[in-house]
Amino acid sequence: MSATDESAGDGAAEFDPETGAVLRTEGLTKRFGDFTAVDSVDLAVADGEFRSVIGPNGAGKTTLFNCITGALAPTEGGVYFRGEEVTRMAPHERVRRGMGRSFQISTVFGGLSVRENVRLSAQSVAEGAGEISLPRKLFSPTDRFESVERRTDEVLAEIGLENRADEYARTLAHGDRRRLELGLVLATDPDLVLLDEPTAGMGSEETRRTIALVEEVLADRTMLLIEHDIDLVMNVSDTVTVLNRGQVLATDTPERIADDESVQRAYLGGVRE
Ligand SMILES: Nc1ncnc2c1ncn2[C@@H]1O[C@H](COP(=O)(O)OP(=O)(O)OP(=O)(O)O)[C@@H](O)[C@H]1O
Repeated sequence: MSATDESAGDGAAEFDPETGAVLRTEGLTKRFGDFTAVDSVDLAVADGEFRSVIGPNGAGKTTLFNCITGALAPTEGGVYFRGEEVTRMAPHERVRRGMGRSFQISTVFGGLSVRENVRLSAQSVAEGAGEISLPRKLFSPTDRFESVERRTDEVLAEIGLENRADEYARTLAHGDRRRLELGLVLATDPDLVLLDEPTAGMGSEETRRTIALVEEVLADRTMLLIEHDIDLVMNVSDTVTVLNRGQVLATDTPERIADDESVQRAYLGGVRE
């Protein structure tokens, strides 16, 4: 968790004053017509916690994720980030407040260098980005430039791509491209990292390496990881929440979740598609 909060006038509490959670959902519900995909979900993710949300196909994981990031508007209920309600806030506003979500591969610009990609992401949340209001003008372009450059260098070191910084992103090997994608999340200096099935479509060896990378690069962050494969999240999570048919079936340590009979039943019987 970064202690260097450079955003001026940010009076938001670090945590939810009621629960101490960084991220909280309350009665979060999403209906598509008559069908309830996410059904009264209450989550509370603590500072520094690595939380995984798992569940069988169609359990509502991606819909929940999209309601948290703002890609979808929930039908009912609320999303609270550091104590502030963000339920109706635009996705980019959530990112600026410190909710860093994973980017799709397509957001890596192959024709730009690795450094330029990271810099663009850092710039997107830098002081004054996207705003032309009077107080913001007090921040000189030079200050802003230097803080973006500093953040870019830090991130390149964190993801271990300093030596590739000047190469075109399109020339990166697949594993390094994954590093760069995580770097784009880190460049926004998030208080919370949201990842939706980062290993989707990968073979088993690549999946294992990607999870190891997430653990290496993001272990000290507050994380919410959506994942279908229960085995993958066992070693990296502090807490696992199981979704089934839109509802929270259980929230517990990975070991207890693995032993939970209702979870095993849900995985055997929960496939609807
Ligand atoms: N836009 C939509 N309109 C109608 N139904 C939808 C829509 N999006 C999702 N659903 C339905 O909501 C349910 C939950 O879908 P969701 O993608 O959130 O599940 P999931 O747990 O992420 O599944 P998977 O592991 O297969 O990705 C599914 O039955 C799906 O068909």
